[in-house]
Amino acid sequence: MLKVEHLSYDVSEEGRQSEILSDVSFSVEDGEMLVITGPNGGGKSTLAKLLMGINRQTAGKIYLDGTDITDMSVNERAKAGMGFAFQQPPRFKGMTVRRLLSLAAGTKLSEDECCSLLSSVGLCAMEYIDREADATLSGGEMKRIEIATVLAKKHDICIFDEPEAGIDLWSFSMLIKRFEKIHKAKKESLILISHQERIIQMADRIMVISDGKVESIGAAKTVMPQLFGQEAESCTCGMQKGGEICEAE
Ligand SMILES: Nc1ncnc2c1ncn2[C@@H]1O[C@H](COP(=O)(O)OP(=O)(O)OP(=O)(O)O)[C@@H](O)[C@H]1O
Repeated sequence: MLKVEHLSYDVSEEGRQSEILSDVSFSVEDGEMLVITGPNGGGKSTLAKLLMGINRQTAGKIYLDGTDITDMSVNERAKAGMGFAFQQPPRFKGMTVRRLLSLAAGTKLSEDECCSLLSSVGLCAMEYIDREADATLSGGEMKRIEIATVLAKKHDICIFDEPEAGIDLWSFSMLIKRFEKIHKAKKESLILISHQERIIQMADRIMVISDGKVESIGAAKTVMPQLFGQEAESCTCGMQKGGEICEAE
């Protein structure tokens, strides 16, 4: 179980202090899928980077299975069972996809194992396995390879920052199936940061982050209608949305 208590993150720009995240608290149960969504610039990726120890919080605590991991490095958190796929994956000049997958898995993977991982994210394994994971790969190709690196190892909790970004429809469907499979097995917790309705509707719970704060958190069936305005649009003329007066009533 991941527990986050009163997490805040400030940055200092030209002598001015600005608060990017403010007093964020939530937990993720074992085997749970939490989807984090909300407006652009709300603070979702910043939160993910704090969870993985890439950025350091100004205040607050993070616990993984009861252990305080707040001061642990990225490597220590990875060893403790956390996996992370960036919104914009880094490139690795001089490193083949095969080697990258083995490094991520923590053991030398066979060709079959590499192929199965690449296939699961919709990549033709033979075409990619010996390519370098560098700038010659397209954004969508690199994104899928990065997701495959997270899937290469069993984690207690995986965080995927906008896994849908730049991915074609066919690969996206495969990815959804893969997330559904992980979720069904209940052996790993998932935090998915996403704007995509198909991902949001898979969630057990949804957390909306806006303006650096938790705007709402709750069961998907409670938060989904708020997000997609189903209640407001229940009037046939649809004019109640946005607070306008409905003249049909
Ligand atoms: N180091 C930093 N210095 C200054 N501003 C920052 C810094 N890091 C993040 N921000 C700002 O904090 C806000 C939150 O950024 P973040 O990337 O977390 O948003 P997000 O919710 O992931 O957005 P999106 O949905 O567009 O991916 C943005 O306004 C961003 O410009």
